[in-house]
Amino acid sequence: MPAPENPFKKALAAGDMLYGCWAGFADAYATEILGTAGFDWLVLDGEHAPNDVRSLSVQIQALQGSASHPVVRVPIGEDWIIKQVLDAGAQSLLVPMVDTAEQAEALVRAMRYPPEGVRGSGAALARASGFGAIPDYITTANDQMCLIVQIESRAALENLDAICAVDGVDAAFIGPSDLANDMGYRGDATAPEVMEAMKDALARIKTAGKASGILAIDHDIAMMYRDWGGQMLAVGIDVVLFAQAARDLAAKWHDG
Ligand SMILES: O=C(O)C(=O)C[C@H](O)[C@@H](O)CO
Repeated sequence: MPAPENPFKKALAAGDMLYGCWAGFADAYATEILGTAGFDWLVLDGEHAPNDVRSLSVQIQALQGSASHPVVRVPIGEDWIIKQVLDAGAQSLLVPMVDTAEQAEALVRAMRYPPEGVRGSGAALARASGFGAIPDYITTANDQMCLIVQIESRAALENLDAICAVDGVDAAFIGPSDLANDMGYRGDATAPEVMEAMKDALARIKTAGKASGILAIDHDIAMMYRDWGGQMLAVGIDVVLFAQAARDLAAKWHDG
């Protein structure tokens, strides 16, 4: 029996439009609720939400059977955290701050067992292999790995074509906030120079034959990103949705 097929990797390669949401409560119960909403994918955010391997693992479990595919964002693109979240059952990783092709190549290797890569072998006690119930996991898992690199600096834009040319990179995801900050427009991802850079990057990613991704919680901006070719489109953040709804409700009664 082989490793489970990665439907998200397949859908990206097919060019499907995929709508997602950030899951930032770092809580399995909240993520399970979000998993009933109908998004195609959810980012379990290990970079900016208070997650660790255990909280990420239980959120992956909570999405078992959900139509929402878990995309785990690791805090940093290093081998040790990648092997832990892959053993926990993640098949699709979003890696922040990827600036060079060399970084992308190292990430491809970190997600794969030898000889293609350097992923450590712990399948016998890993959730990913069904705790050993999938006898062919180690020999088949490499093909189901989905790597989404984040493009969020001037250096990454400069190296974008080389990054997209790396075999094993499935998608390039633009981080508007960090890109704006690095471009000198701190806190303003709608600055014309930033918007132009993101529009150009989305086109270049598509030309390179890779899937593209981006995030916008503003509806009109998200629509524009989609018009620019954004395929893996994050359109919300659960923490923002909850906070705003709570504030609106309080104001509604206070301000009657
Ligand atoms: O730079 C960005 O924008 C992202 O990578 C997304 C943010 O990290 C996400 O937390 C929303 O602000």
